[in-house]
Amino acid sequence: MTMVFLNKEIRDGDNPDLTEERKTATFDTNKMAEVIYGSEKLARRRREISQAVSLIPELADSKPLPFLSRNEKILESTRKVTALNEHLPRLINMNDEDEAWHIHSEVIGFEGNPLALHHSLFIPPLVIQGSDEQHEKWLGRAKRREIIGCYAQTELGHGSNIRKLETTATYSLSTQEFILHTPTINALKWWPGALGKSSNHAVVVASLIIKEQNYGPHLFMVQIRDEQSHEPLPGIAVGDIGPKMAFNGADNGFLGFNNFRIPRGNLLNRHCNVEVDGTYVRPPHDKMNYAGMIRVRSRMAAEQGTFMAQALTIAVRYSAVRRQGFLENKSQEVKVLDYQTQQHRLFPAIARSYAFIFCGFETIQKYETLQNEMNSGNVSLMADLHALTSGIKSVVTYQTGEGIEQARMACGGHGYSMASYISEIYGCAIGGCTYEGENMVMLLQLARYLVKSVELAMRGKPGDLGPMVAYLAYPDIKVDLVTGPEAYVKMFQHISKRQSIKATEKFHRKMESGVSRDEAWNQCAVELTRASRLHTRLYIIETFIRRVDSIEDLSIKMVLTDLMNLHLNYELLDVASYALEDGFMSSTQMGFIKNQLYSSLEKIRPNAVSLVDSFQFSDLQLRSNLLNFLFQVLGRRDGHVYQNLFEWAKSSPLNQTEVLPSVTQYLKPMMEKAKL
Ligand SMILES: CCCCCCCCCCCCCCCCCCCC(=O)SCCNC(=O)CCNC(=O)[C@H](O)C(C)(C)COP(=O)(O)OP(=O)(O)OC[C@H]1O[C@@H](n2cnc3c(N)ncnc32)[C@H](O)[C@@H]1OP(=O)(O)O
Ligand SMILES: Cc1cc2nc3c(=O)[nH]c(=O)nc-3n(C[C@H](O)[C@H](O)[C@H](O)COP(=O)(O)OP(=O)(O)OC[C@H]3O[C@@H](n4cnc5c(N)ncnc54)[C@H](O)[C@@H]3O)c2cc1C
Repeated sequence: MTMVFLNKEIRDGDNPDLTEERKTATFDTNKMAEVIYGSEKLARRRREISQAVSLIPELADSKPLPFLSRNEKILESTRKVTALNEHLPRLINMNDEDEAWHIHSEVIGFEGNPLALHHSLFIPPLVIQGSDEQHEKWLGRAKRREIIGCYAQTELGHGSNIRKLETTATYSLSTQEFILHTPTINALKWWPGALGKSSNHAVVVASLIIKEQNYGPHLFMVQIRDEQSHEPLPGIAVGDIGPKMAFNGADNGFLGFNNFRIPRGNLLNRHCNVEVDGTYVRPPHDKMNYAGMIRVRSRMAAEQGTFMAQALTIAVRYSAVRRQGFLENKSQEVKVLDYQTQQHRLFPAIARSYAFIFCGFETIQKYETLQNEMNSGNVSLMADLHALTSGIKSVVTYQTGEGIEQARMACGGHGYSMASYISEIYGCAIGGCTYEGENMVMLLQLARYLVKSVELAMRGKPGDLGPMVAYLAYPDIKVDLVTGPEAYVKMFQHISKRQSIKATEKFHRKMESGVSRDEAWNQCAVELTRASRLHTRLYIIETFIRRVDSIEDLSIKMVLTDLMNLHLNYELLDVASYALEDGFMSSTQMGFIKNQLYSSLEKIRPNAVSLVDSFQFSDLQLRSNLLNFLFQVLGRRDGHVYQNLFEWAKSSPLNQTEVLPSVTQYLKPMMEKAKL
């Protein structure tokens, strides 16, 4: 039975420790979900979709994935995604990307599947870079899933430096075709998700060559497998790159071309073109072909925020039912969530999840504005958004990795078991530090922008600074943190500005001493990446404050203010040395920040479980359901972890027989031999 108690859903038969937590919350988790996901409708739709999915047994895992071989994992993820395909039109609005993302992550989880990149990396570049005629030819087929595609950019020898990609697309004047070629082993495409065994099409990034001139990376639509037999087409070598740290339900692949010909019309040519006579028509921005990457990066804050939120939901719920050790009362052990160290481990990460999701939605909107502007020929926003998303992508993926790892440790031994599901989430999330631009490389992209901005400010042209970096020209006026969030922002601005200026000055000094520009840059790179991180963390703080300011519901605003204060104090404490160094922050202020942090932990404690419940991840999504007693179990909403852990262990294939061949073949003979 389910009853609503103080606006909170309490279920009969739940672990009483979790029920107690839900009763102490000061807010309604449905209302919080509306704030997290942006509207009542979006939050409600997520619940409706989860509810509908839970009633379709074929969409649940038929076996626990950690017990499966790689082939079995791919078979299982493919079974689920194709079963889902049948149900999709009934379950979601097919034109709504958020609903599609939600239902796929619910059903498929983190292990990956052959269609995961079809929607996020194959269709978007086709939409962004393809002409209307090309949309007509391929987009409908792709959307209907008549063809399956991937995005093939990275090569064995080059990923970060895409100007040096070696795959060539040479224009043949005589046949009006492009000839795709892989000149060396290093030039093999390597890594693209779903390329290895599943896709029959790929958006391939290759260096465009016309009359021996290299025009740099361009995007081409390439059919790689026969649509009937699924065999690779002649001139194509394609396969799987083997097991990875995670995503083992997906077939990341390699791809090589042997003078493989495609029609001239397969160059995605909305913004650039090669005419019949070989004349190259330039795009309106040099980096137009990189626009798809800005799109993916702009989605990463919200994505990573929800990855971390899933790990935290598991860890916080478990911490509320795990009892170990004593505080004052020696007759009952305490919930580990009552330890200050446990709270310090988990609550700042909860705050970051909220911060990343809020920042993420703002960034996605910024990208949508950019996309609309680009469609009408205005590319002036590209540089700003490239810089911003480069920083956000790098900071959130790193901090998400930290947060998930804390969640794992917070679950003690059971966190290390795959029954927790945390290792799978971790493996997937930290891939984000590498994919879509290695973090250091992307931080250095933002640093270019910061250095230029500092140079403008130094040249007395603060009016030329965009709103994102206007603070680089602000005067240094000391602040009193007691006055609230704005003072924290000013303190952070001072820290970020000082680091950007320090790094720029060092860079200038190096060049003045005769070191070349590139070498000087490299000798300052650590300082430059520090500036980028600080700038990005400041931006995330500002978006958090903006979001909380915009909330009208008082009970929600109060708890989010507690969370925001925790975030402000935690972030500032982490970078305080920068402000202590030049005396901008006093040691008294430092003491104030610590005390505020500890008091925030206490304030959040009664709301901790409801703060993670508010993300409204279903047990299926956390792989914690036991529809057929086979799934990971630690983050269950009902909190019954122990008996389900036991069921999980019993379902291990190793336990299907009492005596394993490893014993009969090796251990027994060894022991027998020792007796002689
Ligand atoms: C519906 C179904 C849903 C299913 C859900 C299932 C849920 C499960 C959850 C699992 C989800 C996980 C998903 C995993 C997805 C994995 C996807 C991975 C995809 C990839 O990794 S694709 C490959 C990405 N590769 C990269 O990112 C490469 C990085 N390198 C670069 O981008 C460039 O090389 C770099 C670093 C930008 C340099 O480029 P270069 O051309 O050399 O430019 P310069 O450095 O010289 O700079 C010159 C100048 O250009 C400016 N610039 C650079 N880039 C841009 C840009 N994009 N826009 C605007 N301007 C740009 C730069 O700032 C410089 O400007 P200056 O003014 O300073 O000169
Ligand atoms: C899970 C996963 C999925 C992926 N999916 C796809 C996909 O679908 N399609 C696709 O095309 N690719 C994909 N990739 C590839 C991915 O985009 C690249 O691996 C990534 O861009 C990093 O490039 P790299 O491997 O060349 O790293 P490298 O550049 O070789 O990085 C190695 C080290 O060198 C450092 N480094 C490199 N250049 C610089 C520099 N200029 N300054 C300072 N340090 C530097 C890096 O910081 C890093 O520490 C995927 C990768 C992963 C892990």
